Amino acid sequence: MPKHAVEANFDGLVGPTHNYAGLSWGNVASKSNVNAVSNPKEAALQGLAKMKRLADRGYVQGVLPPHERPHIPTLKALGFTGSDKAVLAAVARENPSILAAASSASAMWTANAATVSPSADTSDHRVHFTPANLSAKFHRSIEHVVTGRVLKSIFADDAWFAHHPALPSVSHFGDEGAANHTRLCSRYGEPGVELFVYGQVAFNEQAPAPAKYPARQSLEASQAIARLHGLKDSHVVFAQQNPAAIDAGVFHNDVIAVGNANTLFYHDMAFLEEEKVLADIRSRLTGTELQAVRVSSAEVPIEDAVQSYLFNSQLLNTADGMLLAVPGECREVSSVSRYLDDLVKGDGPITSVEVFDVKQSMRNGGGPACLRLRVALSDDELKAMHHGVLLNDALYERLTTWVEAHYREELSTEDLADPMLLDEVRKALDELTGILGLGSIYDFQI
Ligand SMILES: N=C(N)NCCC[C@H](NC(=O)CCC(=O)O)C(=O)O
Repeated sequence: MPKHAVEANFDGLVGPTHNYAGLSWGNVASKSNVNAVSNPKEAALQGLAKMKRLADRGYVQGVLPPHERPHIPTLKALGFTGSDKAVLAAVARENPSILAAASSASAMWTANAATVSPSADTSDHRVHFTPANLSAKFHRSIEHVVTGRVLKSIFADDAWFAHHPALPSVSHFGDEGAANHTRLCSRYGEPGVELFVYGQVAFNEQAPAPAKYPARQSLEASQAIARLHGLKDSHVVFAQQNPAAIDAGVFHNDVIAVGNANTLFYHDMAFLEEEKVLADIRSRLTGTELQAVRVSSAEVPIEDAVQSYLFNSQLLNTADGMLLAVPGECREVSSVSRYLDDLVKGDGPITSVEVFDVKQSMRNGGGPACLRLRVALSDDELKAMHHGVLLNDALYERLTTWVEAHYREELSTEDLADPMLLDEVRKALDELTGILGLGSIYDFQI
């Protein structure tokens, strides 16, 4: 008997060091906003407002905490010595780029936190988690340790939940987590089809690959995760991302496609072999028909898709069709805005569109879908997880008050060397683990 299940969304709470350091070659927004002054307080409040709106509509909404940044243990591992203050002064003097990398609030994009396979798909009928090694970018490669701790602390009961360490941190097994993974199914509690999208075949130098920008996810990484999670071949599809899309700035598949339940919303340039991908999904999907909502390059050129982040939207079930939760930028790009108006007039599965303002995150290439990690949970699993991270009115109030108290309204890359910032961050995060009831998860607490 399939179990009743819901999709819970865990959004990353934006950290106090949110800034624009231009760290992500291949991510157009990150590069074009390099050295802009950020507003961490506004960023965190925008994220919380998105979570609150969705929680108010009845979706199960969770929060994942920011990581400790600047991360002094990373700097010490690179040979900077002495007190925390001395370490900051030395790295700021010798190599400010390393300081920026060790200070990024990039853990906010929790679509990259992990790959999650719901219990309906796995061989041992537990929910499986593998934190992403994010090995393509140094600033992100340091996330998986704390991400793993956080996930273990929230999903602690091993009768229901299984945790794997991140894959070997090298480009052959480059893994970007759920940003390159979509699950299609009839209902969340039924076995589904897990679609893994990769950018390169690491062990085959002759295979198609992007020419300009890096492919962050390898086929070998996706296959390893499918094995670790105990997914049957009959429930897995591996698809190569179109290298031309990566070269146009689509650094993750969730910048060009999003799936939910039986619906795949995607751009015609998303996949290298579009017809095969659809046929592979159709032949594995049970209990429903795939609804493929294809956006053509004639309707929305790929540059407009990248600029607006149309596909980095959340696709959510409603009582009456599906809701597409889009970033505000979609209304600023005329082809996309027109497309959205026509979309809801049609008779397809997407029946409503709502705009969310996450501009602070968007300037670093993170839209609504980047900010959330989806975890499909049966009623028993939902009961078994730690509830302190689930957003309700009281937690929303506490977190907004906490942000108001601890976050700066302006942060430039020069400010990252300020030792006061490190003290502010630690004080704030120490309080946060108390608010969320997570125990000691940060290195400075252990
Ligand atoms: N598509 C998804 N799921 N996530 C978006 C991640 C954006 C992130 N940007 C950054 O890391 C920029 C940081 C900076 O430049 O300061 C990245 O490129 O990995």
